[in-house]
Amino acid sequence: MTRFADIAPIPLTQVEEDLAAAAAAFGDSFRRTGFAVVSGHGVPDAVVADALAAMRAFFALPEDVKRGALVPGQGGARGFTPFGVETAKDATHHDLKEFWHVGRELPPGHPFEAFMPPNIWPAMVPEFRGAALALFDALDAAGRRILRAVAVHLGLAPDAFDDPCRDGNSVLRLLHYPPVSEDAGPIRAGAHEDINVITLLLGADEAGLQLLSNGEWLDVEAPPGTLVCNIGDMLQRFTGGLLPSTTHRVVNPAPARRHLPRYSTPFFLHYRPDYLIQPMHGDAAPITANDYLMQRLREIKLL
Ligand SMILES: O=C(O)CCC(=O)C(=O)O
Ligand SMILES: [Fe+2]
Repeated sequence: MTRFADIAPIPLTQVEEDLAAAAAAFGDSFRRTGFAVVSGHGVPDAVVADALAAMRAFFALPEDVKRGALVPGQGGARGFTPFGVETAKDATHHDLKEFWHVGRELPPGHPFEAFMPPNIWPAMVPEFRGAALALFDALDAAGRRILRAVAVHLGLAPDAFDDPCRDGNSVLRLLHYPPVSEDAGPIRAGAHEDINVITLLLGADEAGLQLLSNGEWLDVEAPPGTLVCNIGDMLQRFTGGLLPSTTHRVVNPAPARRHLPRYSTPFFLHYRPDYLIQPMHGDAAPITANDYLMQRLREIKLL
């Protein structure tokens, strides 16, 4: 019998209406659980629906067609990563998922081109590009608003994360968990922490997300239309653990729902690659965001 994590939704409009109240609400939620549930986030329903429709169209393509969008040697940073590759750190079994990664579109000649490869797009689904980029931009904007509340909670200026995250190496993960068989184990995506600054989770039409709290797995309940935000390792490191990067996983559904796929669209908000993460608390060594990312991607077998 699983229990729900006790996380009350916070309206993101509070960031503009009463930043001190938003800072207190997000600060309390993140400190207790590493997670927040966010309503009024400004990501239009139609943007989410269009992205989900494009994902359904792409993932329904034959495997060999999908593998045509595989870019070797860049850790799955862009395009398609097939079923059976990503394996949570220290896990013995791979996750039951395939996904497509969308990065930030940079103007030609941008200095971050060395760190952030260009996007690729599936020729078979022409609407994919527009739908994915619209969702990327909407989640990027929502994430930057959440970080204003986080900054104030930490005693920093409201815009403290603006420059570190400007042209950040963020990634939108369009994720498909195919239906599972009756004899599948309990785990859809193994226990892990996210590498980045914060993650925004939207579009999960099937339940299954759980967080680890004092040794107990709790279901994360997100009312329809809300998004789930969690702290990643880069912000945990920056805050010396004040804001925890909470372990989470996705579990398989009860037998009656195993014939259903699960889609979700986590947005991993990153610092710009050359940002030096110099912790405000704690004694972790300074490290650039890009060096930290490379180290962590090797651990999850994406590099
Ligand atoms: O599918 C989900 O809801 C969570 C996915 C996740 O935690 C991740 O991809 O890092
Ligand atoms: Fe995650």
